[in-house]
Amino acid sequence: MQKILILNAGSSSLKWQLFEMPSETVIAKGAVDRLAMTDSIFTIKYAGNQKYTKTIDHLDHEDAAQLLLAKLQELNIITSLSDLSGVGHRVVAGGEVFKHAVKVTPERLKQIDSMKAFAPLHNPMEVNYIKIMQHVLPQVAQYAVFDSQFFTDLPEENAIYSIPYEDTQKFNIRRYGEHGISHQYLANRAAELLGKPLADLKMITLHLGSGSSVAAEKSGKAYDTSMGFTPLTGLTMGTRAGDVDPAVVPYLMEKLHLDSATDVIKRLNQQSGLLGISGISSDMRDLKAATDNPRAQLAIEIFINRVVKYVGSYFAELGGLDVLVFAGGIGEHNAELRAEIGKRLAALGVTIDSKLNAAGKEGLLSMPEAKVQVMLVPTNEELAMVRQVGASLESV
Ligand SMILES: Nc1ncnc2c1ncn2[C@@H]1O[C@H](COP(=O)(O)OP(=O)(O)O)[C@@H](O)[C@H]1O
Ligand SMILES: CC(=O)OP(=O)(O)O
Ligand SMILES: [Mg+2]
Repeated sequence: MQKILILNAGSSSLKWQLFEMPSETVIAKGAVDRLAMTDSIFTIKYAGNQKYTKTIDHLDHEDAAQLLLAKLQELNIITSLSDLSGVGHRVVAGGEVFKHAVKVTPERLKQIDSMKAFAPLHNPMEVNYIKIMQHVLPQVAQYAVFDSQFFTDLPEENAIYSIPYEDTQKFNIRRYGEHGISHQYLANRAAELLGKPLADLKMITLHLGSGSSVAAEKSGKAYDTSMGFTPLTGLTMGTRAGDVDPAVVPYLMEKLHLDSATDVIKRLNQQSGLLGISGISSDMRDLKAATDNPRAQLAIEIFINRVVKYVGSYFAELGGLDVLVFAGGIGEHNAELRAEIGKRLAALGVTIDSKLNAAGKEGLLSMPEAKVQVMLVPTNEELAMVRQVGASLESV
């Protein structure tokens, strides 16, 4: 029996689970929500129904990791850090190099770090988590599980941008896609819940969180996705702009007197999206509560509209749709927003049952006879990751 700690560091949260393997028993799990924002919330659930919660203002990633390790011992979830057999980390960008989970070596850590251009908000933070864990747990193996892996074999017509083909080939520019750990889990879990082979289903999975993306699955594989060369593109996100005409970059550089394109990309990554439009918050809960703020309501409207556009275009690409899945912090918890998206997609045969939607449980949100099966599937990136870590224990 081995105890594996899985860390899923996202742009607004650190989610984690401690598993006993190979049984996949969850010993404890938790999250730090609203990282680096006002009222960060640190939660641990353990020993059945025990819960520890603490609200700390502007908790950052480093302190979150330290607090987690301290509390695991203080609450007697583990007796000592040497109880851990491995730590698995979500790494957003694996580029052309990493196509499956690996044990972290000094060389691989350098490669992950060197890929920060593919995920500037994520890879540096994930490298930091790996370093913190290596420092505190020098004897424990660290594993990297890649969010881009699921999209490695996207069909060429969806992976390649319409830029000079020589540039694509020479510089490895392509749609790498992200949130793959989640989309793959969602597709498999939805098929399992429906009792149908995934290969027979045309599916669209919506991962709507601080980062948001849409993926289309066909013949059991990833077919298209809204994130691209980096996780900046596609849907409107917490702080990310999503799709923007690249001509905005030099124009903003000039208008804002910025020194480099990187400064504009930073603005599009960190000060745009829901935060940039509303001017108040990147957190959908804050926008929902700001009912008398027209810019907050506009941000929600733009968010919804972008989702609808993507689902519509993937519907056309797939030549129909069997299953639409909602997941991610927003997709799982915001019933009103699911209902609104459902309404706007009525022309595609999407209908959401209001009672099932309000109940918000894993499973169908549509009536069984509906043309498109709409489902709610709480994502479980940590479970999908520990399975990959388990598989890589032998292969490295
Ligand atoms: N209980 C909830 N009700 C409504 N929205 C929620 C709830 N929990 C999380 N969210 C929303 O989900 C988003 C965070 O999603 P999450 O998937 O946890 O992000 P990430 O993994 O990218 O850090 C925030 O915009 C937040 O408003
Ligand atoms: C890839 C990505 O955007 O991840 P997150 O939503 O966790 O920030
Ligand atoms: Mg996430």
